[in-house]
Amino acid sequence: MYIYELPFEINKELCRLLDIEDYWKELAGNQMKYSAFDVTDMEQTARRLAVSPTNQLFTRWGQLNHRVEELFILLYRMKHMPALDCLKPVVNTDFHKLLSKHRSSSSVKEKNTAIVKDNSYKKSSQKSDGNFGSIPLPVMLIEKGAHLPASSGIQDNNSPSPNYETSTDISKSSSTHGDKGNEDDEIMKNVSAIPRMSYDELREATDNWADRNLLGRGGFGQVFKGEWKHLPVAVKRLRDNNDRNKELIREMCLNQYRHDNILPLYGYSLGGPEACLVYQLMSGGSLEQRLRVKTHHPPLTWSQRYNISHGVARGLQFLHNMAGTPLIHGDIKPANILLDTCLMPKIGDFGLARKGPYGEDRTHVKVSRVYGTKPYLPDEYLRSRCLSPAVDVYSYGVVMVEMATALVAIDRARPEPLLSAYIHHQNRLGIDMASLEDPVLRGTAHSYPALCRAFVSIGLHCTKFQRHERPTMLEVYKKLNDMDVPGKNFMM
Ligand SMILES: Nc1ncnc2c1ncn2[C@@H]1O[C@H](COP(=O)(O)OP(=O)(O)OP(=O)(O)O)[C@@H](O)[C@H]1O
Repeated sequence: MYIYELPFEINKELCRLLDIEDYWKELAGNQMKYSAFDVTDMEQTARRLAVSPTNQLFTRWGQLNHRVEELFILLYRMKHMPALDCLKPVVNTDFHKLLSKHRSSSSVKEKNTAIVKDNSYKKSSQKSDGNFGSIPLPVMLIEKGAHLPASSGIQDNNSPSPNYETSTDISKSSSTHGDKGNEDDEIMKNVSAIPRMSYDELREATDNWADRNLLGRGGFGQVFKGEWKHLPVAVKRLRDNNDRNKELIREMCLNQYRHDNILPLYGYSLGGPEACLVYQLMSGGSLEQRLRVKTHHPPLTWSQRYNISHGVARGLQFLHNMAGTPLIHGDIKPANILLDTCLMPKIGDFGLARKGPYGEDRTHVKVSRVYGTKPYLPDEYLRSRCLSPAVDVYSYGVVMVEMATALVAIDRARPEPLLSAYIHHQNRLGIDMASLEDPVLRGTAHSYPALCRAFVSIGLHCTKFQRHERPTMLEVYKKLNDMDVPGKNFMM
């Protein structure tokens, strides 16, 4: 469950508990790592709107798609028993172990320090009816040295040193911490079903990160070909092992959905010198490579282009229309469309995926930061931080034009550097879009002017300036389905 899905009564009670004595500030600053500036900003906004500052915090943090289990872990670190009790009904039962463990350890402290027990705290706070001054402190910050699941993606401030995770280290850590390591791993298993792999295994799988196995480089690190337990894999080795990467991996594990057109994440590795993500190996490379790089492969035919556009639309409409809230990929571009040996496309790189608007009356969410690749992003997202499935639709539109023309998404030598602006400009001039067909096909026996026009027409529709004028991915998918293209059933 996401933070923004918290039932009203639980949210209200949590706000009440954490507003007391400004515990929300400790949660925001020490645990969630918001800056003092952000905390003051939230406090002032809450005051201006006459709402709970905790609620402000949850709204902001919730926009980053955090889950109740994460909040539970942070409150566990704060030892805020009443808040943990309040959240208990909505977290997986495996997390309850943390609560009972903490309750037993804190009860010893409670005797020594004469701090009231959580139940009496609860009762007295209920009685106080808004008069927080008389409420005894909850049991907090009394037990140092509690460790979090190393793989929870949340930094454990109490950890004495980096926890290197290799096959041998795992056994070491379980002997040092007894059952705790296993228990923590169990907890992570319930957050995500994606298996954790050891760094040493992955080093071996890629033959010690051999250059000949290098598949490509991206903003986050390098991707290597490898064989893991006789399975061909692509290992993305992230540049370092910082908290941002841990967070990224956690997000990716949680955002992993199974679909023919979504690149499967086989596993992850945390705790080694670099964090790694392990994917299915896509031996057809990326659409980017197939459109631009001179490889031994022949140019993509129109029916292959059609099948790729169809598969990507299918994957995206799935993400946008899953039960509950849509998942917005946020970085659709040819480099993130991977092709298997039959050129079946799979959407990869969910590092920037975020949950979209929820509830019938919501059309978008306002995000605090914009991520992604600029030439593929619409104005409302870049300028107003307005995130909706229409962001992916726009990016998809740019990709459609790229597939038809092989023009790049941004080219400063063009009168309109952005491809989306350029193609709309050409359209206004009344240019026949078939004249922009990919030069490797244009004028050859493989040329298909009508399909080129159809691709650009979808591209124009998807990249409309006003997001409500763009089609949904489902509409695009249906439109593609209805097209009569030779060879279209090849991969459907
Ligand atoms: N599963 C895979 N199978 C085969 N090749 C892959 C796979 N994943 C990535 N690659 C190759 O590695 C390259 C780099 O991928 P990566 O996801 O790191 O970066 P990117 O998407 O190009 O850029 P960025 O992540 O900065 O947006 C890709 O362009 C592709 O050629």
